[in-house]
Formats: sequence, structure tokens, C-alpha cells
Amino acid sequence: MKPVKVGLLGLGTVGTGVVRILEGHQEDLSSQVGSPIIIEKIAVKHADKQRSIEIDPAKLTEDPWEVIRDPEIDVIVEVMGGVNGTREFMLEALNCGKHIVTANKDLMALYGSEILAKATEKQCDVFYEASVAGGIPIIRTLIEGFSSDRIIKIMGIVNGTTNYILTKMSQEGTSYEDALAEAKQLGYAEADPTSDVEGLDAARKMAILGTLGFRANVELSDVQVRGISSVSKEDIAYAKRLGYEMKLLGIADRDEEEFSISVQPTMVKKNHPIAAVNGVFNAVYVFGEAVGETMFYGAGAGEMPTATSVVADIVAVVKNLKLGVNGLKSIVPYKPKKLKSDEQICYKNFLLLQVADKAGVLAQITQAFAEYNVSLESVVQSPNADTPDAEIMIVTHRASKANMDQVLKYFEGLEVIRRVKSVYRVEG
Ligand SMILES: NC(=O)C1=CN([C@@H]2O[C@H](COP(=O)(O)OP(=O)(O)OC[C@H]3O[C@@H](n4cnc5c(N)ncnc54)[C@H](OP(=O)(O)O)[C@@H]3O)[C@@H](O)[C@H]2O)C=CC1
Ligand SMILES: N[C@@H](CC=O)C(=O)O
Ligand code: NA
Repeated sequence: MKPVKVGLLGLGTVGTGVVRILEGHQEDLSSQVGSPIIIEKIAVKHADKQRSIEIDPAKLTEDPWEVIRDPEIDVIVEVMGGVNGTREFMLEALNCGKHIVTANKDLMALYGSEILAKATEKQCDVFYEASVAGGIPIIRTLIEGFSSDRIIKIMGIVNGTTNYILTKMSQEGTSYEDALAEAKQLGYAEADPTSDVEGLDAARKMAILGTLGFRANVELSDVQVRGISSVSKEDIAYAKRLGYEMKLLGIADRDEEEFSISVQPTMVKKNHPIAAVNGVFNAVYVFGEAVGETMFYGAGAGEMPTATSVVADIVAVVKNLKLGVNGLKSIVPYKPKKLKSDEQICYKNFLLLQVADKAGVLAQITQAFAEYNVSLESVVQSPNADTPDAEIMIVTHRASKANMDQVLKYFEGLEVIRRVKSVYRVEG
């Protein structure tokens, strides 16, 4: 049994987990694929860095090209991150006939179609299960499990860092800054956590899920993005008071052939299963025309859950090697991309307004909604303890994004509205 040789690019949080699993589960793995899987070489930035695992120093290099061009290596496992440079490494690895396993959603969201096309040309596998929702096998599920169905909606908590922060703020009253520092320390956050908190990491993952679910080429620029940096403890408290949990939700939904994809802080009704997903856990809810409701749950980030998906992808590559069927499994989007207009994007909204506490105010506000055909589900007014003003919480029925934008514009000219404090999408 000739061993299958793996070259690792990166030995950080995820790379370390990959080494641990490949070493710790070697017997199980080799009996599944019929060969030992061994790590031949590892590229790192700092070869002399102290590591939490023991590594033969002869395997380490600071030159990724040495790994990519090593003729002994069959599979390149890319867990170093980044886009520029990494894209070139991946394309060259494919040119050298090597299969790729990557956890890099930035790369797959931006250059996935180029990399997958090259893989098909070179009859190589490119698997990227760890790039979305860490340890949850959601990519495999969309490609294989739902190959027979038509996906109508995908709704996901796909960023562990922000779910950790929102959960800490909601359940323990932790400050945003402290919760983010903890998420960094636990290895959940990206090298630059701005992409977590501003929703970009989730947007990249939703672009990948949208492409797989709708079989159209969804690009990052097609995803409307808002992060959690403006979510206050007060917003979370108001959400709770009305029976909702605040979550950073990626939502991809379609009507017939037209779809929209967004990432935004969303108030989710407490009885929806996704509202109960807390901490670093992720969940992806998928509604298929035939299957109906399904939901997949698990750790979305962290060393061992993410490495589980990476190693499962290595196993898949090796099984294909044995069968001689590499390069056949990537989904090439074949449907035309038709994005919904703002008139077609409809959902419920929550608004928190600070208003003058005097007669006729409510009438002026409801008039604005009536003007733009937005119907209201509930209106709650309460005094504001710190000012002579009042606060009004409003939940609308489903309304088009275009009409809601008009209402908000109208509010800018209303003297009785001191401030629109918050606006959130509502689900469930
Ligand atoms: N952390 C997580 O929970 C998850 C991460 N991912 C993705 O996995 C990838 C890796 O993440 P993570 O393990 O957290 O990242 P880390 O920052 O922990 O590790 C990065 C590794 O890559 C090495 N590296 C960086 N740049 C270079 C370079 N130019 N040449 C050679 N080696 C380099 C570093 O070397 P050195 O150690 O010497 O500094 C380090 O070992 C990213 O794409 C990330 O988005 C996906 C899902 C979950
Ligand atoms: N930073 C990401 C890591 C996994 O993709 C997250 O927090 O989800
Ligand atoms: Na996954």
C-alpha cells in the first residue's frame, strides 16, 4: 500500500488540528482508504515558531513553492488563508496535477469558479468543506444530499465569531469588545476580525452556499452585507422583550428563478430552531421544494471541528484516487443569475424610533407607512427614561425593501421623529 502524501500550507489553528487528526486517527483513516496518509511537508511563515504539537523540523519550510512543486506530494492542503498569493499557489498546484483541499472561503468566494474550472481541466479534485460552517458537512449536503431537489431558501448562522459575540452580549451582558477579544483568543476569529464583525466572512460563505444551492454563479458583490458592529445591548434587550433573538443571519431565498442573498443582523422569533443556536455554533437551515425544512448544526470554527472537515475532504480525494475519478465532482453553475430587485425583496422589519412625546405623533408615523403601502403588525410606545421623548417599537408585516427605504427617507423630513435608533430584518 503506497502511502498518499499530503503537503500542508499553514500550521496555525486549523493546520494543527489537521496534523492531530491525521496522526491520531491514522489507523481508521488508512483502513477506509486502503493506504496510509502521511504529511510530507509543511509550509509556515516562521519555521522556528514554538508550536503546540511536535513536528519534525525537517518537514518545515518557509517556501510554499517547495511544497507545491514537490513531485512526491499528491494532495495540497491549504490552511494558511489569504487571497493574493494563495490563488497563484492553488493554480500552480493544479498545473502540477495535485488535488486541493482548502478551508479558505475568501479564496473560494472570489476565485472559486476559476479554480474549479482549472481543476476540471486538470482532472483534479478541489474540495472546500471547511470553508463554510467549519465542522458541518453542508457543502457535501448541498452537492450530494440535495442533488435531487430544488432549493428555495438557505438561512444560516455561518460565522462563529459573531454568534459567539452576540450570545455573550445577550446571555451574560458581556461587552462587545470583551466578547470579541475572547473569540480571538479562542482561535475563532479571522486574522483580521473586521471581516467577521462586518459580515464579510459570512457574505463569502453565503456566496458559496448560494452558488451551490441555486446552481448559478453567485459573486460576493451580489450579497448585500451588514455586520454586527452597530448592534447594541439595548437592541438585543428590545429583541428579547418582543420574543426574538438577535442573530447575524445569511439569507438566500428565491421565487421562481429570481433570488436575493444578504447577511445582516436579524431578529429571529424564539420558536424558530435557528434562534437557539448559540456561542461558536453554526447552523444552516435549508428549505427544499420537495424535502421541506431541514437544519444542520455544529461548531462553525475552531481547531478540531474545522480540521474534521479538512481531513474528510482528504479522505474523499484519496477515495477518488483509488477509483480513478478525480476532478468529476465540482459543481459548475449552469443557471443564469437573476437577482431580485428591491421591489421583489420582501421581509418583516423592526424599527426603534425616538420621538417627541406629544399628541398626533403616532398618526404622523402611521401615515408614512400607509403612504408607502407598509402594513404594521405591532406598535409599542414607552417613555424614554433619559429624555422627555418617547420610544416607539414597530414591527411591520412583510414589505418590499424599496417601500421600506421610502418610509425611512420620509422619516428624515418628519420633525417629530428625533432619531431612527435601529432597523432590523425580522424572521420567523
Ligand atoms: N480558525 C478557524 O476556526 C477557521 C479557519 N478557516 C480558514 O482556515 C484558514 C486558516 O485559518 P487559521 O488556521 O485560523 O489561521 P492561522 O492564522 O491560525 O494560521 C495560518 C498559518 O499559515 C501560515 N502562513 C501564513 N502565511 C503564510 C505564508 N505566506 N507562507 C507560509 N505559511 C504561511 C502561518 O505560519 P506561522 O504559524 O509560522 O505564523 C500559520 O501557520 C483560513 O483561510 C481561515 O479563514 C476556516 C474555518 C474555520
Ligand atoms: N472566523 C470564522 C472562522 C470560520 O470560518 C468564524 O468565526 O466563523
Ligand atoms: Na462545512
